[in-house]
Amino acid sequence: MNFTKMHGLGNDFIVVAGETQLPDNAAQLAEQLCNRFFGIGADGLVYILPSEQADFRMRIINSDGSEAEQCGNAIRCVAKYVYDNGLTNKESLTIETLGAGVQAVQLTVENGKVEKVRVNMGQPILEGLKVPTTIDANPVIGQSIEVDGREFKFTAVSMGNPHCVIYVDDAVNFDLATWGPKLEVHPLFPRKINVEFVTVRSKDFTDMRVWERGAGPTLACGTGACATVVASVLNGLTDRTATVSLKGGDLLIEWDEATNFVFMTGPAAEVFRGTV
Ligand SMILES: N[C@H](CCC[C@H](N)C(=O)O)C(=O)O
Repeated sequence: MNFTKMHGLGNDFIVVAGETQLPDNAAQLAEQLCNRFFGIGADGLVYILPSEQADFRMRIINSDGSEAEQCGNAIRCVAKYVYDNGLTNKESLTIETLGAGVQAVQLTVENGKVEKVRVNMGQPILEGLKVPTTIDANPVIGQSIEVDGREFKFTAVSMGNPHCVIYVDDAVNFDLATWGPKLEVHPLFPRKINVEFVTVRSKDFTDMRVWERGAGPTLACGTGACATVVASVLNGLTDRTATVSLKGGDLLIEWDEATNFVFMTGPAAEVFRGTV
C-alpha cells in the first residue's frame, strides 16, 4: 500500500488514495500503522475515496482504530493531496465527510502546490443530546462535570464530531495528560469526546490545548478549534472571528452569523511518501 505522510500544524496523518472503499481491516491497519514505535507513526489514517455527492470523500480512522465523523486538519491535507498529485485542477472543490456532509474547500496555491486551505466546516450542533451528551439542553453551556474530585465547567459543541470546551487559567501549561483521558471517557458523553482546554487572551485570540478522542494529545485539532470559537462566542468571550493558537500553530476560525457556517483556514504539508 502506497501512502503519503502529511500534517496540519503537526496533527499528522497517513494518507491513502486509490481505494474505492474503506478496507475491512481499516481499524487494525490504523492501530498498527499509527503506532509511533512499531509503525509509521501518526494521529490517524486517512482514506481518500470517490464520492457521488462531492469531488472526493474522506474517511478518517483515529490511531486507536475508531472512525471519526470529521477532522479539520485532515481535510486540509486531503485537499492538498488531491491538487498536488493532479487528481484535480480545481482550486475550489468539495469533500464529503461522514459528519459534515459535503464541504466546500478553497485552496491557496503557490508555485503549483497547495500552501493554505479554507474549509467550510459546516454548522455547529449545539443540542446537548445531539453532540451527543446525556444532557437535554440547547446549548449546553457552563455545565458542571466532576472527575476525581475536581469540578470543571464545560460547553458542548459538535462539528460532526463531539467536543467539550473547558476554560482554564493557563491552557498552555495545563495538565492535559491527567485530566484529558478522564474526561474523554466520562459517562456524560455516550460516544466519548474531544476535550479542549482554553484560555482566552483577547476578543480575537485564544490559547487551546487538546486531548483528542481516540488519539490522545495532538499538536492541533481543526474541529476543536472550531468548537473553541463557537463555545467562546456562546460564552461572550470572543468575537465570531478569532485565532486559535495551538501547540502546533495557529488556525483562523470564522463563525459566520448570516449562514451559521464555521470556516477554518490553515496550512497543510507533505512530509514523505512510502510503501507498506
Ligand atoms: N480525534 C477526533 C478526530 C480528529 C479530529 C482532529 N484531528 C481535527 O483536526 O479535527 C475524533 O475522534 O473526533
